[in-house]
Amino acid sequence: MSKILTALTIAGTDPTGGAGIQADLKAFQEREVFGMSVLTSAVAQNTCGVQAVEHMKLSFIEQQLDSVFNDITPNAIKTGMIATNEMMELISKYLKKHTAIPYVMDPVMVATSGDALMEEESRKVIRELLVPLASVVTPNLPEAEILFEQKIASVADMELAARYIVNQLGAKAAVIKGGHLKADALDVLYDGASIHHLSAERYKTKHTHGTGCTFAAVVTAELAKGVTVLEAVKLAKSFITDAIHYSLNLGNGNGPTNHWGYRLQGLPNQGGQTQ
Ligand SMILES: Nc1ncnc2c1ncn2[C@@H]1O[C@H](COP(=O)(O)OP(=O)(O)O)[C@@H](O)[C@H]1O
Ligand SMILES: Cc1ncc(COP(=O)(O)OP(=O)(O)O)c(N)n1
Repeated sequence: MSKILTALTIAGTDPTGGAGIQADLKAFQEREVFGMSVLTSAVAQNTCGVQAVEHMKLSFIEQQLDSVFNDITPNAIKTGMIATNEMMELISKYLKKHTAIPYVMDPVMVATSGDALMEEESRKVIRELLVPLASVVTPNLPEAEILFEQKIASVADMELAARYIVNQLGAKAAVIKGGHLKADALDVLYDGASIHHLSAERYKTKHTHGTGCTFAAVVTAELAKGVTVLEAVKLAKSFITDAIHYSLNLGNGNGPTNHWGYRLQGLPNQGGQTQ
């Protein structure tokens, strides 16, 4: 009998299901890895933006971590929304006890809607506490500029930022996501040995809510299977490209990506998706 693989996401919620823990669990499931979740913040949000945020008590986050690790050791871990310095300190202590487990750090700072998901003062702390523990860090362009502390205006700058996150900040790998570029959707990976460009057609759609979470969750699921970071990122790129191609025209704002999009590949859109 084959081994049951598991992945843990430590993140905030999206009650409309497009981003955060809900997106992560859907992505894990699609990649046939059993998903587990520890809640950091409950976020009242939808396709239009964030309405309110309630942080979990630190002691309760710790209890949830204990509940998971005392029973099922995950094959890979992902972090998403970690809003405060105190949460970062707690989670970093926990991760340090489990350094053999691949760890994907999605440095969620601001939602596409413009709403802040991390306290501004914590941007420095995440660099110091969580980035050095990561098997791979997955910033979008604005997040990469904050980690790199410089503007990123070209593909060459994306390469420099990826190298900086590895060589100066201590992550094992970094992929700078180019969803916010104007041209093709080009992501730049530095895996500690080489730079890799992963490019895909840019789909003209506003329904990209949850792309970053889904991409990083697929990387996590693949790392749980024991593949290399390069293989995991390539798979995630293909998965997210289909998820955006078949994105869902749901809600009144930016609809979610389609977690079963890769299963529709080669089929016509199923009604009202990509705009
Ligand atoms: N319109 C698009 N068409 C194709 N791929 C896209 C599009 N927007 C984002 N992507 C891809 O989706 C992934 C997430 O990127 P990005 O949008 O930058 O992250 P975030 O959601 O964290 O801001 C990346 O692989 C990026 O290249
Ligand atoms: C709880 C929570 N975590 C992360 C995000 C950000 O999601 P992301 O996939 O980066 O993309 P957008 O939703 O911002 O387009 C979130 N919104 N909520």
